[in-house]
Amino acid sequence: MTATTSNVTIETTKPPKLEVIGMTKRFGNMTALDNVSITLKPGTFHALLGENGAGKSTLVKCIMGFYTADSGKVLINQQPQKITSPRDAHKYGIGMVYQHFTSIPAMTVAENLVLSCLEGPNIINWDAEYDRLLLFMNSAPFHLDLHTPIYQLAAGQKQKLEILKQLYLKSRILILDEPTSVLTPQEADEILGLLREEVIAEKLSVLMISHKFREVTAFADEVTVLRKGKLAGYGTIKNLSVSDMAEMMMGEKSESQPVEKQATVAKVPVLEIRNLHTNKDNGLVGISGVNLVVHAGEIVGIAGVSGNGQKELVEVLAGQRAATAGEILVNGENYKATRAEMYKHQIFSLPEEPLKNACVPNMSVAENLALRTFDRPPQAVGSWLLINQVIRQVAQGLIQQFSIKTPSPETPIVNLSGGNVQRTVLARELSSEKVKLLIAANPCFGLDFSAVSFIHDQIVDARNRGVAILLVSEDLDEILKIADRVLVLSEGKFFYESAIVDADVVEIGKRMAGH
Ligand SMILES: Nc1ncnc2c1ncn2[C@@H]1O[C@H](COP(=O)(O)OP(=O)(O)OP(=O)(O)O)[C@@H](O)[C@H]1O
Repeated sequence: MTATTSNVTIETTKPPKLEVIGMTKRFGNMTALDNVSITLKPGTFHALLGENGAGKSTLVKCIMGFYTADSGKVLINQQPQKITSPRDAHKYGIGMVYQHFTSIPAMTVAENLVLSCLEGPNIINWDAEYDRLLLFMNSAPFHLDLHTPIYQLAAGQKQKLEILKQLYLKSRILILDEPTSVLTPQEADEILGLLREEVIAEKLSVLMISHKFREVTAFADEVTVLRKGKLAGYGTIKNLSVSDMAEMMMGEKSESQPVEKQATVAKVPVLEIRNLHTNKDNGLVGISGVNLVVHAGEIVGIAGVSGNGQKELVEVLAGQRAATAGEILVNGENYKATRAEMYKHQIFSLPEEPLKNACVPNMSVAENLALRTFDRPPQAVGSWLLINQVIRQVAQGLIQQFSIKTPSPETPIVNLSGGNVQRTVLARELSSEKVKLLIAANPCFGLDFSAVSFIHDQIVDARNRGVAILLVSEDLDEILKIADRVLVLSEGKFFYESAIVDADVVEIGKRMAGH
C-alpha cells in the first residue's frame, strides 16, 4: 500500500523571510489595499492591526494566493515568487489558520491531520501514518490524543488542531486571523504562549491579525498597522504604547470617555425564563432546564465557550428554534417569540454570524438596514409601496452615525468587511428608540477597539434608559466590563451566578472550560 502525503518542505534552519512589496488590490472602483509593504522577519511574531475594513484580510488573502493582487510582489528569502493559490503558499512554507474551525467533527484528530496533507486520491497506510503522527506529536508544541473525534474536543483543543495541521504541513510561517476569538482567556494565553516559544526557538514566524491590544503587547515583537487600505505605521512592540498603536489605527489619539453606568431603579422583570429545555440540530440536548430573570435597566452576561447552548438559547428567544419544555415570559406575558410578539414587546436581537443570521447577503446595505422597518412609514406607504428614496436617506443617516465603511448604500452587504457587516446589523437593531429587551450574542465579535467601545457605550446607554439586556458573549472581558450580573453556561446549564462586582474570574474560567 502506498500513501502520498505532502512532502513539500522548505529546508532552512530558520523560517523563510517574507516580504510584501507595494501590494495593491482593487474590488471594482474600491481600493482595498493601496501600495502596502510588510516584512515578516524570520523567527518573529508580527501583529497586523487595523480598524474594520482597513484591508488586513485582503492583504493576507493576497499573500496566500486566494486573491490575485493588481500589483505588488511577494519575496520569499529575497526571491520574487508567484503565489496563485493556498497550495502554492504551502510550497513556500506559508500556512493560514482561520477564525473558524475547519476540521471534520466526526473524524478523529489523526484522520483530520492526514486529510489535511492528502494531495489526491490515495490509499492510506495507517500504520505508517500513525508512526509519522506520533513522531510529529512528540515534537509539536501542543499535544492532542490522535484517536479523539473532533466533536469531543473543547474550543481551545480545536484551535490547537488547526495550528497542528499547518505544522504537520511543515508550514514555517503561520498566518493567524484573529485566532483567539472563540477561546477562553486562559486558552488564548496558553496557545499564543506556546507559539511564542516556537518563534523564540526560531522554528516559526507568526503573522497574526488581531483586535486585542492585550495579546499584541503580550506576545508580538513587531506590528504593522493598516488604515483605509494604506500602510499607517510599523514598529517594535517594546517601543510602542497601546495609545500609539490606537493612534496609528485611527489617525488621532482616542480619548473618548466611556458611558458611565447609572444606578438603576426598581427591579422590574422583563424577561423570565423558567425551566427551559431545547435540543441542538442533531437532537442532542442544547439547553437543559435553565432559569433566568433579566430586569429592566440590567445587563445580564452569559459567559461560556461556544457550543455549550448559547446558540440554542438565543435562537429560542428569537423564535428560530422551538423549546421542548419550559416557559418564557416577557413583561409577565407568555412569550412564544412570534414576529408580532417581538414587535409588541419591542424585542430586538443581535445574533451570531450576522451575515448568515441577520442579513440578506446579496441585498444592499440600505435594504438590509431597512429589514425591520421597510413595511412601515416613512419607508412605506401602507405596507406595500416602498419609498426607495426614504430607505436610502435613513440608510445614509445610519451609515454615518455607526461609521459603516461601505462604498455606497447600494453595495451588496456581502462585500463589506466582517466588522462592517456587524456594524450594519447593530445600527439596524440598536437605533430603535423603543427597544425594551435586547438579546445580543457576541455583539463585538471581530470589531476593532473603537467600534467595541462605541457598541459598549450604546448597550450601557440602553441599559441606563431602562432596557433589559441579555448579553451572551464568549468574551469574558466584555461581560466583566459592561454586565451587572454574570452566569456561566456550560453543557446547556448555568453553573455559576454572581454580581459582577463579586465575580471570581478564575472560577468563571474554570466553569467555562467545563471543570
Ligand atoms: N470580495 C470583495 N468584494 C468587494 N469588496 C471587498 C471584498 N473583500 C473585501 N472588500 C472590501 O475591502 C475593504 C477591506 O476589507 P478587509 O476584509 O480586508 O478588511 P479587514 O481589515 O480585514 O476588516 P475586519 O477587521 O472587519 O475583518 C473593505 O472595505 C471591504 O468592504
